[in-house]
Amino acid sequence: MQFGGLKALSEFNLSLEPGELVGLIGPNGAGKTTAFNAITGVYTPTSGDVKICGTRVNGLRPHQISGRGIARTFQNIRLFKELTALDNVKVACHHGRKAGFVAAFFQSKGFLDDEARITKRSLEFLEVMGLERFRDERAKNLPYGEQRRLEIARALATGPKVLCLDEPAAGMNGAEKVALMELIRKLRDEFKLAILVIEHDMKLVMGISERLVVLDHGVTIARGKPELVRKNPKVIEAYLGDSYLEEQHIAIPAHSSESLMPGEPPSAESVNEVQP
Ligand SMILES: Nc1ncnc2c1ncn2[C@@H]1O[C@H](COP(=O)(O)OP(=O)(O)OP(=O)(O)O)[C@@H](O)[C@H]1O
Repeated sequence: MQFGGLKALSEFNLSLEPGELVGLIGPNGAGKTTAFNAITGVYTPTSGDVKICGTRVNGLRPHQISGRGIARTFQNIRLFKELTALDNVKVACHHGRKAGFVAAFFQSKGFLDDEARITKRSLEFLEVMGLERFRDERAKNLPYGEQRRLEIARALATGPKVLCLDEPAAGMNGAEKVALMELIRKLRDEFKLAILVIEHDMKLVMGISERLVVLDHGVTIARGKPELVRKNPKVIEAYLGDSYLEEQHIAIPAHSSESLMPGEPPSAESVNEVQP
């Protein structure tokens, strides 16, 4: 993904399997959100492919990509602020529905049945996210952490195969973060989702991800199991810092080839976990 002279993302090659939870990490400006934007159609990648279940989706509009099964949340919450929590989710359930204006205007039986089904389904999503008590509250009045959860409920309501979460725990306190991460893992199991999560809290992201992909200056510098990635000298230098290792009581490795991708772009075959 190139912006004029800036290559915001290059040599980025990632595939997600169903039911897999992968963390995307890296310093500020590394290209993480750009990756999400390129995957979800906010940006059209200037080269490369985005595929879902083998079908290329680059160039499609965000709602079309969402209709093919990739949902997301945003770093800066983007709810319909004036709508209730329930209506925020209902909008997503309506996504792709072909109810005619006439049926809606005359409140036909078919329309009302459909509406009742969507309301029930939306309430289930609110319940999954622990938000049922806020159903009639306007989104803007929800506490911050609950707004983040509502964004996830809305994304789930589109029926995704892949869920991209951009810093879902940002602004939450420690206990809220832990609870959210547990919930994300539960969602993955319950809805059989592939989840890609951007998160700066290393303890959390390492705790829930099966794999990590580390970006720096738009390039993948490491990938693999969290316990290997966190000892990777490139990752320590670019992102974690020695203080992280000291905090975590991890010996600073002199030479570590584990989990490493030595800087060059991975081949399509090597996108899966690199074993030590
Ligand atoms: N629309 C745009 N036009 C020009 N440059 C952009 C655009 N979007 C992102 N960039 C640049 O691309 C680079 C990567 O930005 P990006 O927001 O993806 O980083 P990030 O890893 O998500 O950072 P953070 O952790 O701070 O959110 C930055 O240099 C940023 O300024």
